[in-house]
Amino acid sequence: MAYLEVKDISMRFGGLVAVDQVSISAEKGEIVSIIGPNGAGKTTLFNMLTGVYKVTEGEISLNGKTISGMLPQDIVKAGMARTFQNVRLFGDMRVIENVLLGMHVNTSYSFMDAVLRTRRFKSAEAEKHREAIRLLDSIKLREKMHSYATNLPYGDQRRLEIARAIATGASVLLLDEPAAGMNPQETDELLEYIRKLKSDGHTVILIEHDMSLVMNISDKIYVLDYGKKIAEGLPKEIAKNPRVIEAYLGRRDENADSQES
Ligand SMILES: Nc1ncnc2c1ncn2[C@@H]1O[C@H](COP(=O)(O)OP(=O)(O)OP(=O)(O)O)[C@@H](O)[C@H]1O
Repeated sequence: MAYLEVKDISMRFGGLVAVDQVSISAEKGEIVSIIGPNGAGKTTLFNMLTGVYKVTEGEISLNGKTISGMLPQDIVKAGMARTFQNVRLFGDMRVIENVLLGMHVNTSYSFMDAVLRTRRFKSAEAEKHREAIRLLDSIKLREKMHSYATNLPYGDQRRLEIARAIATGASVLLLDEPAAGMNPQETDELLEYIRKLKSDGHTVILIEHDMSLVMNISDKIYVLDYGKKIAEGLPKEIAKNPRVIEAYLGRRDENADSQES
């Protein structure tokens, strides 16, 4: 059984099957991309993985433990955290506070420790602070740790979002279009950063429209179209898969038609 194993999951919205019996898997330390035209079901799949949508058909397991059916916060505790398509930071909090917030998923002291500010509480908080700084150092945000998140350039905000997901202690990171809105230099830096996550042992599941990023970085790619998995394989296999090419080109023709009319 793979580290992350998703088996035959489906999600319906009324008559629409947004995710149709999809199975995917990822080993520890793998970078796995999920691609497909607009409306293919990628975000719905992420919402099922993270417990935002309750899985009623199929099963998801992480490190041998069934996580489908768990609440989102319990899935984070089990080791899977995400970022969103649109940055969702606490803009009026400082950079380091955003990271510390992620860490509080796994606190080692009790409520009474916190109220009484016991030695255990203080030493746990000091260690968290040091760890947050180490994390910010690794994503080149240490110098900006006291800035308000809202004042960061866009590329920094996206990296901070990833840092907050890592801060939860998650081993699996789900990144929803991390390169969206980034300039080429920021995208290159992101690519290096995701590679570093992999070398640190994280499993990364990526939804991304930037094909050069996907083709460069992925160990394995899954392709969805109309909720169904239509292909899986290595980047070079996916790039020449006729069904994949048709799914993309077909959809592009529709767009061209609607623009013409
Ligand atoms: N909450 C919802 N209620 C009803 N239909 C939904 C809901 N969420 C998604 N859908 C529909 O399910 C299908 C899959 O949508 P989803 O957002 O998962 O696709 P996607 O691959 O992430 O698309 P994009 O690349 O545009 O973000 C679409 O037809 C969408 O309209």
